[in-house]
Parts: sequence; C-alpha cells; structure tokens
Amino acid sequence: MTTHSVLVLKVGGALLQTETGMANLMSAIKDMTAAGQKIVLVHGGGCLVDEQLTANGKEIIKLDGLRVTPADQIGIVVGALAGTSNKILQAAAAKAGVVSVGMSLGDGNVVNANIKDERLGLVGEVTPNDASYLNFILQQGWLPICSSIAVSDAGEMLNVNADQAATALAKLVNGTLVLLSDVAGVWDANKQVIKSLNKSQIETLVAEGVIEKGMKVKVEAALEVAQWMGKPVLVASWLETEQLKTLAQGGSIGTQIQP
Ligand SMILES: Nc1ncnc2c1ncn2[C@@H]1O[C@H](COP(=O)(O)OP(=O)(O)O)[C@@H](O)[C@H]1O
Ligand SMILES: CC(=O)N[C@@H](CCC(=O)OP(=O)(O)O)C(=O)O
Repeated sequence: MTTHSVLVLKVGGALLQTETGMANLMSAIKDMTAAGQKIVLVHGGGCLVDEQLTANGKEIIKLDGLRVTPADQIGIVVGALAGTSNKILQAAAAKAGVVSVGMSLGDGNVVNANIKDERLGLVGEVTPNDASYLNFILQQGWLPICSSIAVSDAGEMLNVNADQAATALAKLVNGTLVLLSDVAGVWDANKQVIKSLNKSQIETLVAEGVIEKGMKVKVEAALEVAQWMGKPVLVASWLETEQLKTLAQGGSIGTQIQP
C-alpha cells in the first residue's frame, strides 16, 4: 500500500492580506484533508512585519532577501509572525471548518536553531530535529499552522525566513514541499513562467539577476529540498484558484524545481 506523503505548504505574507485568497486556500486544504492528505501549513508574513516595523519607527534592512533583525526589532517581528499572522490564518481555517493548531518552530523541539550569520542579527538557521509533535497533531486530523519564529538553545528568539522554515519541516516529515507565493511560478527574463528548472539553470538565472530577492531565497530553498529528497519541489501561486484545485487533485502546478 502506498501512503500519501505529508504535504508541506508554505504561503507568503501577501496571502494574509486577502480574505478570498485565504478562503480559497483553506477550502482546498479542507478538500485535501477530507481525501486523507496530511498537510502542514507554514507561513511567512514579511509584509506584516514591514508594517509593524514602520509603525514603530524602525528601519527595514534586507540582505540578499533576508531581513536584518537587530535586538530592538525581534519583539515586533515575533509579534507580527508568531502572533498576528499565525492567528489570522487560524481564523481563516476556523471559518472554513478546518481545525488547526497554531505553532512556531520553537515548539516541541521540531527543529534545532542557531544564529545564521552575525551580520543578520537575530536571524536563525534551522535543521530538522524531532517530528513527534507534528505527527501528533497530524494524527488527530488537525492542521498545524507554523510560523517561522524559532528559539535557540541559548534562549534567543530567532527570525527565520519562512521558505527556509518550510524546508526544515519538509525534511523533518520527509514530505512533499510546495512553496506558494503571489506569482504563478518562477519567471524568465520576459516574465513567462518556467515549467521546470534544474540547478545549473537556476545558477544562470540568479547570475543574470532574473531570479532575485525573495524568489532567490525561495528557489534556493526549493533546490536544497529537491536534492535532499530526490524529488521535485513546486513553486506556485495561492492567487490562482485553478492551481489550488489542480494541486488538490494531485497535479503539478507552477514551476518544478528538479533535484
Ligand atoms: N524570476 C522571478 N520570478 C518570479 N518572481 C520573482 C523573480 N525574481 C524576483 N521575484 C519576486 O519575488 C517575489 C516572491 O518572493 P517573496 O516576495 O519573498 O514571496 P513570498 O512572500 O510569497 O514568500 C515575487 O512577487 C517577485 O516580485
Ligand atoms: C529572516 C527573514 O527574512 N525572515 C522573514 C520571515 C517572514 C517571511 O519569510 O515572510 P514571507 O514568506 O512573506 O516573505 C521576515 O522577517 O520577513
């Protein structure tokens, strides 16, 4: 008997600003769960973090798509991601009749977390650790909704890029990773979605500056998981209901990042 692998869905922050986007996603999640598919939802919330930092008079600095997070910003980042963003998604899940558990990377020893690079401040790098907590939630038929806030052994709260958070959880549960963003897939220089990309094609497009910023982080996270698992990772859109329907039916959407 073949068992469905766990689907690890990552959604970017822009989703949280559209009620219909969230309703469509939760409806697709409900259908997939009813069909027996286990799902872990990992979320970002970069735009909510930007809003809160600005409202508090703080500067927004990014290095290669990652937010520089000094000590005087981490509280705001944690509030926006593990608080507001996480609860907005739980509310959308509840509205769709999906029972969820709000969590973060700091819960149940799911990952190990360390400071990634001193220049980035309180930004974390995470590796998979213990799947028991996630498996427990999944066994109940509940939807884990996980923010990308981690806690280090030294007791630091760390801000983790949400694509990298999803990477660690996909490895942890040996799942199928789908990175859903506000674009239909990875674009070429003419903004046409590329159906499939391998390592050398990605390197060329990054060197040419065609893949940049948040998409560079995303594609590199996707490639790492594809190579780790020996199977493709999808970069697609939550904006397009048709894509979500295809995904719910087990089809391929967006750009396939090949191992
Ligand atoms: N080659 C590319 N293809 C698609 N999007 C790209 C590309 N290069 C840069 N981007 C930008 O990356 C964004 C997606 O990354 P990001 O904003 O981090 O998404 P999310 O918040 O959903 O994780 C797109 O909205 C687009 O503006
Ligand atoms: C270190 C780092 O960059 N953390 C991200 C975490 C949120 C995120 O990744 O959100 P999106 O998926 O919406 O981009 C940030 O602070 O914006």
